Amino acid sequence: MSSTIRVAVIGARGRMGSEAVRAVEAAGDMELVAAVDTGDRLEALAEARTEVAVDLTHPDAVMGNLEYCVRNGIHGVVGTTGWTEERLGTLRGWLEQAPGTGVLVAPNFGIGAVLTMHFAQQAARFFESVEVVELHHPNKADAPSGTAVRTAQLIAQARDRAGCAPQPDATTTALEGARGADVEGVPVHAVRLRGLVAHQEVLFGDEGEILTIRHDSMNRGSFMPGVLLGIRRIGSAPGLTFGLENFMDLDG
Ligand SMILES: NC(=O)C1=CN([C@@H]2O[C@H](COP(=O)(O)OP(=O)(O)OC[C@H]3O[C@@H](n4cnc5c(N)ncnc54)[C@H](O)[C@@H]3O)[C@@H](O)[C@H]2O)C=CC1
Ligand SMILES: O=C(O)C1=N[C@H](C(=O)O)C[C@H](O)C1
Repeated sequence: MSSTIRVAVIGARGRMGSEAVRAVEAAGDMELVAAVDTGDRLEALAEARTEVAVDLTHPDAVMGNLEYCVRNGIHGVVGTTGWTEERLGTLRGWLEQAPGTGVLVAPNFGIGAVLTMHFAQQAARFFESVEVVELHHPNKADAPSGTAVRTAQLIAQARDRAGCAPQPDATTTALEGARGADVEGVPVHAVRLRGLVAHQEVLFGDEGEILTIRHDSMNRGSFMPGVLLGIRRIGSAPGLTFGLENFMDLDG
């Protein structure tokens, strides 16, 4: 890499993309060399000799953008949601053909959100019941949030490792959806409300006690330290990195 990192933002006119443009422009060790959105040519990235592309677009768009980046040896820092095992497998396949190129897929760039997932994993085996509630602005592209799905998966894996029994739930649901979505046995509920940005509660319960882990992103500036960390680190992390925690020393 050169002394300043040459960065492009894809989805540059969106809520997150416009914030990322400002953050990159303000970072002394980065240079914004391309800012593209719907209707712009992706070729602008290679023409501008982009080293790292930040994708903050839409689940329908992200795979095409990443295929272009990886095939052109451009590292990716991805906040866009919509990740499935199948998509991750496809991305790994592209990366195998591009040795030295790295992509970070971060379900959440918020440091507090990453810590929420970490703490939730630690708590998971100590409580009989657990539910995840995510709360977002009503313009959000998808539900449940990528963060909530990841949180529930990590909790389920931790409980599985500890040999926990499935959580009891004797409820009969009169209306479909009343108990939320089932992510590997963990109920996940999505609230969409004007005035909200991005919030999540993980509720653990057992006889006589409740533990609630709550994180609030009050504005999109909250995600930018994580975006910049990803840009700084991805050039020395070839292959697929899933989760910003891989670039943080959580036990330090
Ligand atoms: N990982 C994280 O920490 C965060 C992730 N997100 C995710 O980032 C994504 C974007 O969120 P917002 O900024 O709120 O959405 P938004 O709708 O405000 O912005 C998306 C932008 O991408 C553009 N776009 C769509 N398709 C494109 C394409 N093919 N090429 C170039 N640009 C394209 C749109 O025109 C729009 O300007 C969502 O998937 C959201 O869930 C949002 C906040 C934090
Ligand atoms: O669309 C959003 O706003 C957010 N999307 C991400 C997600 O789905 O987890 C991250 C954060 O929750 C904000």
